[in-house]
Amino acid sequence: MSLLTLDRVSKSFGALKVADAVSFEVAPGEALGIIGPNGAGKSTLFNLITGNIAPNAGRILFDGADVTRKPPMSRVAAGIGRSFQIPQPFSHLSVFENLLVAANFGGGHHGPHAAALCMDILERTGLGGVADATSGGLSLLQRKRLELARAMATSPKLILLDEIAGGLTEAECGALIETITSIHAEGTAIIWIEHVLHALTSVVERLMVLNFGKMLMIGEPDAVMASPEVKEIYLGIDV
Ligand SMILES: Nc1ncnc2c1ncn2[C@@H]1O[C@H](COP(=O)(O)OP(=O)(O)OP(=O)(O)O)[C@@H](O)[C@H]1O
Repeated sequence: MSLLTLDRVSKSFGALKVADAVSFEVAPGEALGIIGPNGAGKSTLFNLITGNIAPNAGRILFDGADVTRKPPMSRVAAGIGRSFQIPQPFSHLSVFENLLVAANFGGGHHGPHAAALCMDILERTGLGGVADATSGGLSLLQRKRLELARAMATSPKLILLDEIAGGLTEAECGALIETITSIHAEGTAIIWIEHVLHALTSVVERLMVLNFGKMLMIGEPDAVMASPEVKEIYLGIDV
């Protein structure tokens, strides 16, 4: 059984088709990477999955239910968590408080249980030492970790990661990969949009290529990257 199914999902902004009959499935616990040139429609695909935008056609199924017309909050409650390309913490709150907000409102966790859950997630995401720090003062790596932690605080079955490795040094990127790998190993499914290809392929089992809103290819990462069509799209781009 698949955890997430997109069935011929299409979306246009005026004359611009940003999702063109996209169909794919993600199995429970699977990690899928998404690559594609700027403007290919990758973030739009996430917005369709989270319910932030509605498709013009097609269906989205999650965990056995049709969520195509469901609002974002009910999809979070169903188990779809998300990190954003640009970290968006409440900068005046502490790291712990930021997580508690996500656990309360996104995950429906309350009281001592929510606090214990948040402390556990902070440890697992490498933020245990800065729980009481104001999130506005965090380094870029810590802010990326907090994005990951906030997505996890909603107890997701599926986490959507949007360019979480961008802007990090090699060492920082390696540290973040370790954390993402451990979350994946615990059984959480992941869909990860990323331009840092080596980070992506060190975690995902399958890779999808989007171009002009169309799914060009999906499959085992090495096979996808070896395809002449994919090579042509990335010609001259250091991936
Ligand atoms: N709300 C919107 N209204 C109109 N056009 C939009 C809207 N959101 C996105 N677009 C356009 O849709 C196209 C796809 O955008 P999207 O952000 O999904 O691409 P992307 O693959 O994530 O790109 P990047 O790698 O640069 O983040 C772009 O041409 C963008 O300008």
